[in-house]
Amino acid sequence: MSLCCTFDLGWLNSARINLPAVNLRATVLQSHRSVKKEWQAAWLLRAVTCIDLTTLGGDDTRTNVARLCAKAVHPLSSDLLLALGFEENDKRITTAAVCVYPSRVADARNTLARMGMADKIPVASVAAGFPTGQYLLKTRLEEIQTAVTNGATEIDIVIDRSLVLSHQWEKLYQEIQQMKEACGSKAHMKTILAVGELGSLTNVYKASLVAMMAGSDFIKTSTGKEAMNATLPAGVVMCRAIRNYYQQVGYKVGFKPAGGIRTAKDAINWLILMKEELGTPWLYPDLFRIGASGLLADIERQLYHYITGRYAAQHEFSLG
Ligand SMILES: O=C[C@H](O)COP(=O)(O)O
Repeated sequence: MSLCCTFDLGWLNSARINLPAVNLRATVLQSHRSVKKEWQAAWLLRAVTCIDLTTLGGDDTRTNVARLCAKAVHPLSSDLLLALGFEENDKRITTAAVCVYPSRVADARNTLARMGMADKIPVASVAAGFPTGQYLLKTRLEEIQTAVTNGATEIDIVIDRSLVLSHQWEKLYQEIQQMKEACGSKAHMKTILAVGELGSLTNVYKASLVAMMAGSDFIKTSTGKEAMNATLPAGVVMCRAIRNYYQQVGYKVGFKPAGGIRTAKDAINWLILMKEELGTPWLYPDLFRIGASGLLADIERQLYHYITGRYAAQHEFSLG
């Protein structure tokens, strides 16, 4: 599964971030590239299959988690699928996973099992004191273990940002390593850096490296709860760290932007970032996810426009 390596402070300290170059790269990605017509439809379908369809509300219930799961199994309407040349119930077009709080894992797992999709769509659970990480390590580790016991096969942990801000890199490494152990051998671990709270892009780069050294299967930008969530400059920096790690260690770590991703154009920007910075292997769900609670509706609208030539109103699509 994942490959951890020993903590290497020298590697971290050699990190240099050229801020104007990173910002320019992010601007160029957003402004000079676009895909149209059937290419756009194909990219949007790819985006759908990479979504971790998420609900992380204080008012989550068994019922809305069940609705989320139904949407993950059938992310696009039958009409759209048929018009796009798929069969009405094509099982290839599902989201990559559903993502919920630990207390809702069993609900998600049971719903997917009832739909015969438990083996196809994994349940991801946020854990380790999501969203702040400001809990005792003991309780953070127990929470991970409980989520795994309840059926989560993907665990989205948060890091303790104070360790980054005070440059306690080795302690951060040790904590993430223990969280990886708590996930056990079967659950993948995605490490949420909460980039908007790390103070600088240099810290984002270093935290990315530490998370990978400690055995993370994915690194993820944000919880969706910070004042600033997924941004392309942070994405550029994290992708460069993934590339650097792959060049040094020979292991591919996945990437998950999350938080505030709402539009089809956003989704395409992130896919283009993957293709240009990391290459084709990072265009598939085993190495790329988009964490989003409200992206599908706009993707459906764009696909509807591609098929019919007109835009539907937002309310014409169900939970997105
Ligand atoms: O992990 C996923 C994020 O919490 C989703 O954030 P969002 O609700 O802004 O899409």
